[in-house]
Amino acid sequence: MAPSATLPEPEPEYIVVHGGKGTIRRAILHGANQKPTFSTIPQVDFSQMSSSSLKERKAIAEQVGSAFRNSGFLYAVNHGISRDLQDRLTRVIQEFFALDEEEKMKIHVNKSETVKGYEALLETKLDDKTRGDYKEAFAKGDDPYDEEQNAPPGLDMSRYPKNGNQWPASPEFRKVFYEYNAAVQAFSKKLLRIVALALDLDEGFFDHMSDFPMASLRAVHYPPQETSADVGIGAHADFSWFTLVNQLTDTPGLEVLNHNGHWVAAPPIPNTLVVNVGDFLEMASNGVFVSTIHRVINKTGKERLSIPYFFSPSADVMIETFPTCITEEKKAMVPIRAGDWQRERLLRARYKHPSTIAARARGEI
Ligand SMILES: O=C(O)CCC(=O)C(=O)O
Ligand SMILES: [Fe+2]
Repeated sequence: MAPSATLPEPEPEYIVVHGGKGTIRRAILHGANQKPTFSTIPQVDFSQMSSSSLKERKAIAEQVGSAFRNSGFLYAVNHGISRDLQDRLTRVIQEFFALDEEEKMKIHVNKSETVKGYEALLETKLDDKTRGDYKEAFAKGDDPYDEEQNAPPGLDMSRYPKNGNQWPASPEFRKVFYEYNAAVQAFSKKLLRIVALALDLDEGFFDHMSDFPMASLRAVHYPPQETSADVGIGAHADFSWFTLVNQLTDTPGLEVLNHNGHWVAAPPIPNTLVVNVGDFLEMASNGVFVSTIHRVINKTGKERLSIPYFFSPSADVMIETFPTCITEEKKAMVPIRAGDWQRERLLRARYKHPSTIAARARGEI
């Protein structure tokens, strides 16, 4: 026997992800072992998403359904958000991250019960093997105490903490952030109608579920990595119906995990939004739509800026399996209250936040 035959087999390689769905081990497959899976992210044109023709809306739904079943990701082309607004947004975000750390820390997320405001470099850690996520961020939530929010009349304000959103001093920043928030929210509500068609549901199925959505808009700055072991944001899946990521600079870094355990690049394409399925859609569709694992690694030596918008149901909505996704083999899930599930996930990802420590002491998480 040749000596090499007695050498131990190389260990199989796995990608291990600690997401909210528990620990996922994905084997990295090569050669003939590979399964059919995606290697690119498709582009879908949304210019006719509000067309008066059901046929045209259904044609878009078909492409969305195919992308959401296959990779859970797509690029939205012709989303209708103006170039001018995106440019102004990029400028105010660049100005914000250029402020002194001391100034940014005045609105640190630890001062907000809902974890909104500024989060510094390495504060979150989505991948245990890393020293933390090499990014800084500013997040706003849907907060009825902000007058720009236009909270629906009759909303029970007492259920929302008063120390939610926090804003930097620049009035321009807040104005532009809200203007963009309104634009992505409007697109998201229309996209939900397309998603309903893609799942063979009534087109208005989701309408009442997003009266006051638990959405969060988060500007993120990924400086060039310091070491090859760093990640911008560790591998994870999103807790949302879906997420719209606007890659504001031409710096690549977003990667999506396919079924063979290979990372597929989702580089910036000017004037598009990356749309990805989140856990609420995956759960309620019984896995028909996939909430795919992704990460950001900035190996370019350049600054990277992006702004994900996480669009979720209203807090009181009960998440149940969509009627069109229940089969003999795949039964209906036990319903969960969207707000409880989302809050638990948010806090678990921030082990040092005072709200996490308090929730743990109460035995809630
Ligand atoms: O920055 C990006 O491109 C994506 C960020 C992301 O996946 C997240 O914040 O959940
Ligand atoms: Fe994400």
